[in-house]
Amino acid sequence: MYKRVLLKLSGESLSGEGGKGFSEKTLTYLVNEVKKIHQLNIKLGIVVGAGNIFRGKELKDFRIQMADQLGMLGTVINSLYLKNVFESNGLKSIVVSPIVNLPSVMPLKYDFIEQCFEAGYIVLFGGGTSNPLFTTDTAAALRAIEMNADILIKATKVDGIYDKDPKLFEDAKKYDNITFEQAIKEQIKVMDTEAFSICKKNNLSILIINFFKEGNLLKAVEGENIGTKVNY
Ligand SMILES: Nc1ncnc2c1ncn2[C@@H]1O[C@H](COP(=O)(O)OP(=O)(O)O)[C@@H](O)[C@H]1O
Ligand SMILES: O=c1ccn([C@@H]2O[C@H](COP(=O)(O)OP(=O)(O)O)[C@@H](O)[C@H]2O)c(=O)[nH]1
Repeated sequence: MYKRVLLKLSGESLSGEGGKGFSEKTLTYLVNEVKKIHQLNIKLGIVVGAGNIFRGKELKDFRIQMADQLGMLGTVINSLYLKNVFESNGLKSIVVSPIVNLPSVMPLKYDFIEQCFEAGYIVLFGGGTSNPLFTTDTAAALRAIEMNADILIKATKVDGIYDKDPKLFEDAKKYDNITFEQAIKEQIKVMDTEAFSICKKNNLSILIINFFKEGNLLKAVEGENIGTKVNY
């Protein structure tokens, strides 16, 4: 079983697949899935995307650096939203972010987040990497290494990594394992090359799972053979 886990959730895990905003049904599902792993007493960090609010590239009339700042703020909104939902359901959590100065958001300090983990808090890392031109996959890789995670779990809308996009090709074949080198060389779109590269350099395995299949998150944390594992 993994003991220190960084979970990357897409914005769509708050809105429902393909949706915008927040869906009560999806949030209830999310809370139940997170509860199952939180009760195993693992140290849990979460990086959430903002696809349910803004993705920089979707704002066509904006300069990218401006659009991306809206995207990053979206991740802080989602983190605060999740904190509230978690706490109404008895899950203690804290939002940390280097990009905003708000009373409910704490600065990112390693000793402080370690104390939060020890006290059983889920740490929500908001604000992406703090830089435009990146995505929350890359933020997840950075924060995973900063919190000494033993796995980065990307919970998304496909069952893992395939030899081609399974949403476009019915005959796509799933990999159970793939090396960082292959993922980078084949330019696998399910995660950014930057994220693969940071994890490769720091020897941190990535597990891609389908968030929308009940029980998957628990299976992943317990080390069951699901999804696709990326390592050396
Ligand atoms: N080789 C591949 N294997 C798996 N998924 C792929 C592949 N190529 C493209 N994709 C697409 O990547 C998507 C997941 O990436 P992305 O939309 O960035 O996730 P998220 O929003 O969860 O961060 C999937 O919906 C899938 O259609
Ligand atoms: O380090 C980062 C992380 C995110 N973003 C912006 O925030 C948006 C939301 O993140 P992402 O697309 O990764 O969300 P997801 O698809 O996971 O919901 C991105 O499109 C970018 O515009 C950014 O500029 N820098």
